[in-house]
Amino acid sequence: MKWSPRPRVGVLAAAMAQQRAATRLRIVLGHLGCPSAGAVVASPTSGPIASASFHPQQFQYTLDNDVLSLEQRKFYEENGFLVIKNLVSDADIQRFRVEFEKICREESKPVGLMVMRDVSIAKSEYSPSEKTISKIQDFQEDKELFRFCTLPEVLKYVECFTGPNIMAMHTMLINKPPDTGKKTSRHPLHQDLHYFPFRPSNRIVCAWTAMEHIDRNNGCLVVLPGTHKGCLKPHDYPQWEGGVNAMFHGIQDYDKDHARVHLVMEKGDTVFFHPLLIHGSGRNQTQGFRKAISCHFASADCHYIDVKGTVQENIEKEVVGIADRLCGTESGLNLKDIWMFRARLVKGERITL
Ligand SMILES: CCCC(=O)SCCNC(=O)CCNC(=O)[C@H](O)C(C)(C)COP(=O)(O)OP(=O)(O)OC[C@H]1O[C@@H](n2cnc3c(N)ncnc32)[C@H](O)[C@@H]1OP(=O)(O)O
Ligand SMILES: Nc1ncnc2c1ncn2[C@@H]1O[C@H](COP(=O)(O)OP(=O)(O)OP(=O)(O)O)[C@@H](O)[C@H]1O
Ligand SMILES: O=C(O)CCC(=O)C(=O)O
Ligand SMILES: [Fe+2]
Ligand SMILES: [Mg+2]
Repeated sequence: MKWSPRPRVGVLAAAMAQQRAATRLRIVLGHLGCPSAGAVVASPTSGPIASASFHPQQFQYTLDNDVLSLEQRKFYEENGFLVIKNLVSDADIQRFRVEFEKICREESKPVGLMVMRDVSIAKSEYSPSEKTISKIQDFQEDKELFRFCTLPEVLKYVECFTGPNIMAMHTMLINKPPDTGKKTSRHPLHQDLHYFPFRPSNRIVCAWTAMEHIDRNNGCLVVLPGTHKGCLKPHDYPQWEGGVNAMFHGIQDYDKDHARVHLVMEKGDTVFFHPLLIHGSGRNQTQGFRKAISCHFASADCHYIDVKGTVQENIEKEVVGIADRLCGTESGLNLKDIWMFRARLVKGERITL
């Protein structure tokens, strides 16, 4: 922000008061997951501020550093995602595969890991194998898999969104199974912020790396460019005839005419995306298990929020319900406690998260 030369004291004081009010508004709207408020230039009380004395920030979704080109930065600001080709090596991806297979064979049992089967086989007899596990999450205690979250080539980009103090908040390896015909392999359109009780959203980013060639046939990511500029929308289970996986909440009222981009990616390509970006993934129409590994990172100076009374209340209830079932009792935990347990520092200093 620039001040006009030698402002009169009264003007300066008024401008500072306006700035404080705008900051308060920004904080309030930030809690609602509404980052577009970051560009507030109009005073909430007394009309617009003269543009000569108050310049809106040009960028709000990315931070100043030398990693992103101006073009890449503008692309993320505008679209809410950025694909970096060939970022993670084949050798690293092979190690993640090997460890995933060990977990599937139950030769490795990392503490805290959640194992998910597709809902179409959830109630059937099975022996754990690469063909029955559709997703693992919370692998923060698995040394091999957690290496993904510490790779310098990944963190270099993450820092453009989070700044230097970086927490790994949420980890997943998705093994999208061949669709059984019930279309349950789809992931409905959603915003990841729905699951997160921390803010501000602009300091959160997902890194999602393709572990093989991924296109529309095996269920690539689908994104609605620019939707990161909107607010957090209410999420619930879609009404799908064939059933929906536990916790696969979707947005009910997204704009059906909004442009969709199918992200075709090669092994090692990584997409960084904003937690308000509406995205999902389609059916896997091949016989292979489509693999991707991901981590949601946040700035260590993000803060937790209480989601009671907000659109996120339903997910808190469900997640706490699962925690209670796992503990075999009423755990007394809330969404914030659950996230604090799994959060891990990967760079810099642990602050508020
Ligand atoms: C950026 C964030 C984005 C996200 O977080 S997206 C959502 C990600 N979250 C997840 O993937 C985690 C969801 N999965 C889980 O929590 C667990 O896998 C889940 C569903 C609780 C099951 O865990 P377990 O307790 O190990 O499994 P279980 O075999 O004992 O089953 C318990 C009851 O759950 C049912 N179940 C299992 N997998 C399911 C599924 N995929 N969809 C719907 N229901 C499912 C299962 O049938 C059983 O039901 P019942 O109690 O017998 O009636
Ligand atoms: N009825 C629906 N309600 C909510 N989300 C849906 C619905 N149908 C599809 N989706 C989701 O919309 C996204 C895009 O679907 P789209 O049909 O464009 O692609 P796809 O399913 O990957 O490709 P294809 O149609 O070629 O199989 C996916 O995330 C999918 O899960
Ligand atoms: O299908 C995928 O890999 C994307 C899953 C996803 O968006 C999520 O779990 O939040
Ligand atoms: Fe997601
Ligand atoms: Mg489709």
